[in-house]
Parts: sequence; C-alpha cells; structure tokens
Amino acid sequence: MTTSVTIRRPDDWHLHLRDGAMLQAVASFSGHFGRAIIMPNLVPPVVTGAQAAAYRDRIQAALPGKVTLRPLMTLYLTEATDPADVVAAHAQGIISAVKLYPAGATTNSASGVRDFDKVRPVLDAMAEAGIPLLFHGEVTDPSVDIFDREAVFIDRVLDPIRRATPGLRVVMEHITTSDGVDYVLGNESIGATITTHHLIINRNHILAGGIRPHYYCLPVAKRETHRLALRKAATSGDGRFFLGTDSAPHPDRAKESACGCAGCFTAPNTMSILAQVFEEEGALEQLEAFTSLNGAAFYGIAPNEDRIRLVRRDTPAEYPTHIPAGDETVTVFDPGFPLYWHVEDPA
Ligand SMILES: NC(=O)N[C@@H](CC(=O)O)C(=O)O
Ligand SMILES: [Zn+2]
Ligand SMILES: [Zn+2]
Repeated sequence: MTTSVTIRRPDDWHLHLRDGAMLQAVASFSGHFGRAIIMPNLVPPVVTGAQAAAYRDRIQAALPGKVTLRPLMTLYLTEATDPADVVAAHAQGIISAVKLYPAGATTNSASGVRDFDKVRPVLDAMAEAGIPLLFHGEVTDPSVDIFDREAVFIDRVLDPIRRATPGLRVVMEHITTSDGVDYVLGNESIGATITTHHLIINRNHILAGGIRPHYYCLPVAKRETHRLALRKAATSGDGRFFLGTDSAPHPDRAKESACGCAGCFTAPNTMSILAQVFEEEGALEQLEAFTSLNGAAFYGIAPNEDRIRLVRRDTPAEYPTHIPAGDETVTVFDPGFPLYWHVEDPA
C-alpha cells in the first residue's frame, strides 16, 4: 500500500490573499505552493497594471523569508478596462491573466461586467496577445435557480464569447457541475480549475442539522452527482483540469452572520485533503498532474523544479481550526474527517 508520494511542488491557479491584516495573516499558509494566480477582487478591485504591480509588491512583502511562493497577478475586468493597459501589463510580465466577474455574481464583484459586448475590444486584444481570460462562471439573473447558474452561464455567456472571439484562451474557474466538466471535455484550448472543497462537500453539507456558514461558497456546492463528476475529472489526469483552491478567507464575523458571505479558507490543509481524495479514488499517481503539471502547461510555464513529499502516517496531520487575522479570526475548512497525509517540504 502506498504510504508516500513525491511530487513536483504544486501551484495554486486560483487564490485569494486579500490585503492588509488579512494578507499578513494568510499569506504563509500557501507556502507549499510554487506559484499562485492571485485574484484581483480587492476593495477597490485591481484594475490597472500599476495597481497589480503594487499589490504584487505588498504580497511579496507579506511572505515570510523562507516562503518562495511567486504571485502571478491578474486584472479585474471592468467595462472601462483599457485594452492597451492590459496588453502592456502582460508584455511587461506584470500580469498573467484577466479575471471576468459578472457584476454581482460573487464576493466583491460589483465592478464586474454587466454588458459583455462592452468588453469585446479587450477580449479581442487578449486573444491577439495570448492572455488567458478567467471566468467566474455564473449568471446573475435572479430568475435562474442558484444551482443552475453555472450551466446557464455556459450556454448564455461562455459559449457565445468563445464563438465571438475564437482565439481566446479561457479558464472556467472553480467548476462545480458535470455540465462544466462536460463543456471542458468537449472543447480545446480551455482549462478549468477545481477547488479542494468542491471535491469534499455537496450541497447537503451546507444544511446538515443547521446552516453551516463555513461551507458556503460561490459557486455554491451542488448535488452529489456533480461532486462525483468533479472528482472523476480532477483525478483523470486530463490536462485541462488543474487545482485552483479558491482559498477565500473571510473574518468569522462576516461569515457567521444573518447574511454570511461566500468563501472557504482551505490553504492550511489543501494538500493533505487532496492526497486523501486521490488515494480514495485510486489515483495517487495523478495527483502531480492535477496540482503541479497541468496548470503550468496551460499557462505556458515550466513546472516547479523542486518537490514536496506527502506521507500517510497513523496520526492525523495537525492544522489550526482557526487562525488570527488582526482583531478577527478565520475558520479553516473542516473536511469532516481526520487527515492522515502529512506534507514534507522539502521532499
Ligand atoms: N468563492 C467564493 O465563495 N468567494 C470568493 C470569490 C469567488 O471566487 O467567487 C471570495 O473572494 O471570497
Ligand atoms: Zn469566483
Ligand atoms: Zn475565488
């Protein structure tokens, strides 16, 4: 029986590090990762190359000396985004991608896109320059059931945009449905990130014996058939699927509220959880593809040279249930079972 696996250092292709005291509190928990695509949904959002460069510098300053995580920056697409600024920021190596949030779809998305035709010139310029577009793929139409918003987004928004701008490289972020999996499998030059928590929870977990705010994220977890489709995709080795934890810390005060906000904080225990998932699926040999190879290939960069080792021990790995963040606390994602896989870094 396999009790250890050595893999190239993983990358996180969808990460929220926030800013200020929260950034200071959470940055080191992503220290096992080599590179991370940093989400731009700050308040106010990161909309220009200059803002992305300044945010990158704040992240680097917040990382402890021993942590070598390299932040790969993104811009938050708005209807006022200047195509020339995007192309210049990419050419200068400041940004790796642009993020599209439909206005109102998720945390801090008020400045997102309402009229997709208005961003057509930016998307055309991105296709020309080979800059990936990352989607939060949910429609915001309140008449669409929240559990259907990803599937409807694919039909109403994603597919038309891809047809209108055929050269555009796109990543469907944090897919949560078999519809998302199937769309990826039916298309080329497309990638999809899958989170850690969507491999663990289905929608029942959010309402098990009461409302569980720490399992509420967007896109919201779906029914069990979808979770199983995600596990199959993640462990398949198919190069179009890669890890984006979507680790999204919020103060407990903001989540444990009459209107709790969306996001699961999975950075501290992600690799232990994933090793267990891949072991359960009989696919430990595919863990490296999902966490360390596929995403780098999609983004056109070499995988990390150094390695980490995951070792299954008899005693569970220890991780905090909460971390302090300034005057607040942040709850760490609870997978609901002990984690026997320990991370050894370096391998
Ligand atoms: N995933 C979430 O539930 N929340 C993210 C936003 C996002 O990625 O949609 C956040 O910024 O908190
Ligand atoms: Zn999102
Ligand atoms: Zn996110």
